[in-house]
Amino acid sequence: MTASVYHLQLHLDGQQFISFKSTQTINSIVNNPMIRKTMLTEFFVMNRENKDAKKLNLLYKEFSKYFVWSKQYKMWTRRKQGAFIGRIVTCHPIEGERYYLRLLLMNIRGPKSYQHLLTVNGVCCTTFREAAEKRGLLQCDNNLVDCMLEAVRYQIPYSLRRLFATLLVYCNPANPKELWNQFEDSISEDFKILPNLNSKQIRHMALNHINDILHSMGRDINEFTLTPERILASSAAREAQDSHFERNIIVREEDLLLETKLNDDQRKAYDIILDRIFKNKCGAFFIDGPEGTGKTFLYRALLATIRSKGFVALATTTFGVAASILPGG
Ligand SMILES: Nc1ncnc2c1ncn2[C@@H]1O[C@H](COP(=O)(O)OP(=O)(O)OP(=O)(O)O)[C@@H](O)[C@H]1O
Repeated sequence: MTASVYHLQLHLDGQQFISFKSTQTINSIVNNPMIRKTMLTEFFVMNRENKDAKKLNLLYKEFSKYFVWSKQYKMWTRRKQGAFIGRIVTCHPIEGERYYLRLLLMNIRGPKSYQHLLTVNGVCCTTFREAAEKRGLLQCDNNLVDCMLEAVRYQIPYSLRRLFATLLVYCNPANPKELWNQFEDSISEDFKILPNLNSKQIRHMALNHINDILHSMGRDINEFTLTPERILASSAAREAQDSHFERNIIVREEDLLLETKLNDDQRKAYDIILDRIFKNKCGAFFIDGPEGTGKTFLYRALLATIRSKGFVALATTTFGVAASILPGG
């Protein structure tokens, strides 16, 4: 006999997904009390009001072993039969607060509300991260180990490498080397089946791929000293770092407003150039005019518009001083 899996909803307060019919009015949707009820909010309610739930004092993931969720009535009732395994839907560390909420739910028994999860020794923390920290859940890398262990169960090595890189960058592991040693095998699994590779080469391939990912986040694997040997950045990694730099140029508010101030000639050039870019057509343009007539002004407006739409715009000139007056030049 196999047990069914319950996917337990995970959401911050008031941020649950809701479904409604397109014919419904916004008022009828917002005023429907049922949309406020989810597996999680009702788990809290049960821990406050239900005698059995209070006595059992369960973790969220254990709850579906003893209680059944009714989708129709949006409520938990006592289970009479069947074996169910509860799994809180996964959440990437990059999601921040939702990730720390999950961490608290994985560790705190019988929580009665979001507020309850935020409260440590009688003091209400402002974030779930702070609460997790105060409860000692972030002191060592246990939560990161748990996160990787869970991912190993169903993610392919390629995704594990992405996750590992994300943990390095966003979760500040206390001991990255230890984390690497523990998961190197699973992380390198797909390279192991390639012919004629020894263990050193397999490790190198995995580390190289992680380095490519880290470079796309503006970091380098050598910062984390996972292994004694230095990993040289591949051309893909260097490219990723360049594009990370380009994508992270901050577009100033005032540059975004330049577009609204263009004169007729500037506007004409602006429209023609952007039309080519956004229609993905190639083109080369030569803009000329006496000094002080607004060429740089036009370039700045173009760079701001292109970058604000998530495109990469490289500002280069034949000599350095000219480049330095362009944002990101
Ligand atoms: N449409 C505009 N509205 C308001 N100010 C403008 C406009 N176009 C240009 N300017 C202003 O005119 C001045 C000269 O413009 P800009 O530096 O862009 O000229 P340029 O053609 O690049 O000059 P140069 O050839 O000497 O580098 C700048 O102070 C700029 O802010």
